[in-house]
Amino acid sequence: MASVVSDKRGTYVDLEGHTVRKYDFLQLSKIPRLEFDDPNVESIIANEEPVLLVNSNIISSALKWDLDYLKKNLGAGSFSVYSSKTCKFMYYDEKRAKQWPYFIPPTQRIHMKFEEFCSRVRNLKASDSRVYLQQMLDDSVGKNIVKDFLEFKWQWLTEMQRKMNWGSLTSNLLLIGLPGNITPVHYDEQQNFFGQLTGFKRVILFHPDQFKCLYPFPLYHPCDRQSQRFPKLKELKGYEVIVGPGDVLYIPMYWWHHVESTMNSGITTSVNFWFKAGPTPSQITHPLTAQQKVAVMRNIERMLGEALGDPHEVGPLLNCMVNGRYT
Ligand SMILES: CC1(C)c2ccccc2-c2ccc(C[C@@H](CC(=O)O)C(=O)C(=O)O)cc21
Ligand SMILES: [Zn+2]
Repeated sequence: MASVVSDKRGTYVDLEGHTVRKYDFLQLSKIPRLEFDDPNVESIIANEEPVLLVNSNIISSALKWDLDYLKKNLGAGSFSVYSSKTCKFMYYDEKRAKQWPYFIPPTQRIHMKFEEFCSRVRNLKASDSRVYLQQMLDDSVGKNIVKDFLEFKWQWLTEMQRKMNWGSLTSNLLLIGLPGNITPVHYDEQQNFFGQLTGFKRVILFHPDQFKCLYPFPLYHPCDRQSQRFPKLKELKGYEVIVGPGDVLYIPMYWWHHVESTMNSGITTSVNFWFKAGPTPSQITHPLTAQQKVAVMRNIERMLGEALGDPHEVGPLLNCMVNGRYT
């Protein structure tokens, strides 16, 4: 039994030498760890299942992106930094937040220079708010960062994008977090190659068919795509993986993922590659996949909001339509 440590912030266990939060409700399986040029990789990704590409040197040119290097080379612009009073950094849509009464944003987005971010990180006291830098990599960064970026294995990435018939690469997010930071479980509507540069993160993933156990917020809610709570703990079947420097984790579109920076790993730096979905296949075969059912549910919620003219009427109408009739 792995050693269990408890302190005022929670209970932790050791996972492969890393200190992570203890979630005793999960049956967690492992994710395949393969070399990036392993012949099985392509079929796993084609099957939209997660796979960890180790020693992939897809992002090896950025393994030197520690705070000092980034401070020297990232550029003088200001960066989006999220601050949170807790260790959770829940994503929310700022535009929708304005229209959703009683919504209290779970994090504050601050713009700050990289120097300020570094000094906050270095002099962080237990009572301070936690920070999480999340910045889209664009042409505002310094020339050395551009050089490192261009040295990513773009030939492999674009070949995979083509083979999988994915849409365009929409963004690369640079993420710099503190030990213990958590991105709560959510899904994205994009294919994701998640690259780990410095430090270690523990990722828990759930198949899209676990939707019924994860209770995402309503589509029109600012926290659309995030789970409201973990109630059906027993039934949840998940996967777990530790990602470290040089690893690239394929997070398939619609797969739920919870990401935490391990407690003993120091500052974590990651860069992700988000690709749009490919075109809907002309021939839809039945039964639909779990991903397709999530897309159908989203379309119904979206259409109802438009038909009713008010997102707050969607819930009552759906309850009226289903409760007592489809139980
Ligand atoms: C929590 C945070 C900083 C945030 C705040 C406000 C708006 C957006 C986001 C956002 C988006 C992506 C990530 C990266 C990653 C999770 C992780 O590495 O923590 C992940 O989920 C993915 O790559 O899909 C993290 C964040
Ligand atoms: Zn995500």
